[in-house]
Amino acid sequence: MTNMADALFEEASSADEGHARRFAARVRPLALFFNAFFAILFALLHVWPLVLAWCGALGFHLWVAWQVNTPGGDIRRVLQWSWVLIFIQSMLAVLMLGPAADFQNYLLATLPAGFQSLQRPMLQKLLQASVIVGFFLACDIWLDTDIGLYPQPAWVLQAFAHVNAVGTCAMLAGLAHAQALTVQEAQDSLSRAATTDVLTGLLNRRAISNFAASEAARCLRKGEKLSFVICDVDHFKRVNDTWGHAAGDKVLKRVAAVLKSVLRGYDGIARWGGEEFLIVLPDVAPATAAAIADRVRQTVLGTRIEYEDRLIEVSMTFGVTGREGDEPWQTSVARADEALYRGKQGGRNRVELA
Ligand SMILES: Nc1nc2c(ncn2[C@@H]2O[C@H](COP(=O)(O)OP(=O)(O)OP(=O)(O)O)[C@@H](O)[C@H]2O)c(=O)[nH]1
Repeated sequence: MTNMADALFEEASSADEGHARRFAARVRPLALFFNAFFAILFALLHVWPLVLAWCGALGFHLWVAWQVNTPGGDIRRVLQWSWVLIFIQSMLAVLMLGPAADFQNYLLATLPAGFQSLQRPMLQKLLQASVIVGFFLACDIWLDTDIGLYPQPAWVLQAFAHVNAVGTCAMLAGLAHAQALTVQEAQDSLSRAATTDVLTGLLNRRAISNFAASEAARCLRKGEKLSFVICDVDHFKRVNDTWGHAAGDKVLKRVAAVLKSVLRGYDGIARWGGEEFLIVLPDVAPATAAAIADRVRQTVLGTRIEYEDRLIEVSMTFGVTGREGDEPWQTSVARADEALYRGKQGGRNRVELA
């Protein structure tokens, strides 16, 4: 039980890590562009501490871009440092140019990111928000009096204020968009995980049940045939016992690959359980389904599966049936299962049509 919980946690955190990586990769162009843009502007104005800080930030973002493509490393921690950097940069710019240039706006733009993590304690979030809002309000109060260590003409400060208004909006919009894409990806991968068999990549039992139910309704409406094939690897226990469980897993993956290659894209193919597969063939008559099953049988029989320095050969037995009238699809599957059983009894490596 503990192992399972550990495995689930590991899977969840590696998924989080993947999302964090994609998120970091998405916002990187924006970060590189803004930092390079401001570094040039500050150099033109001879505000050298800011040139240094922005060049340092550029280096940091280039390093992050490299980290994103490097396996390992805690990208989530790197992302946290990105926010700290924006925080420091904003404060430094206010100190050098004064609050009239509106660099404090970027502090407010970090607020959504600060509150995003569900792991961070609320107290920490509120503390961070208080510092940001406090600093922002202080800037607003001293707007007219504080001119910064590198005083600039009014038109330069005005221009900065305009650029920063656009920059803050772009930053918020870019982050919201990157976040929306990341959430969408998370949803997609969750729904894939809920419908896919982890080992073979085929549909799982729940997904094929939904597919069978909707195809049963559709075929009935359209007056089309619907066939079911249940197939099972022969003497699979022997494969496990002789070569080990990992070899058995490899055999299942190769069988799944054969099923995918022989069948059509709109057929439903699932791992029904253990070494058993269920195939749902819309718009296919039982006799044709039996011929298709036999093609799969021959392909599996002709497949040599390499495992370490050995070649494993397996055969499969198939039970085939067509849906009769408007019977529930489960009844058809049960009939295909009985046909499979007869095929096993009859000597295996065959197709039995019910
Ligand atoms: N490697 C591996 N083995 C599995 C998996 N799921 C089920 N099995 C094994 O599949 C074997 C099924 O054995 P049996 O039901 O006796 O069937 P069989 O040996 O294939 O014999 P017949 O079906 O009668 O030809 C068992 O040993 C299970 O442990 C899996 O995901 N991976």
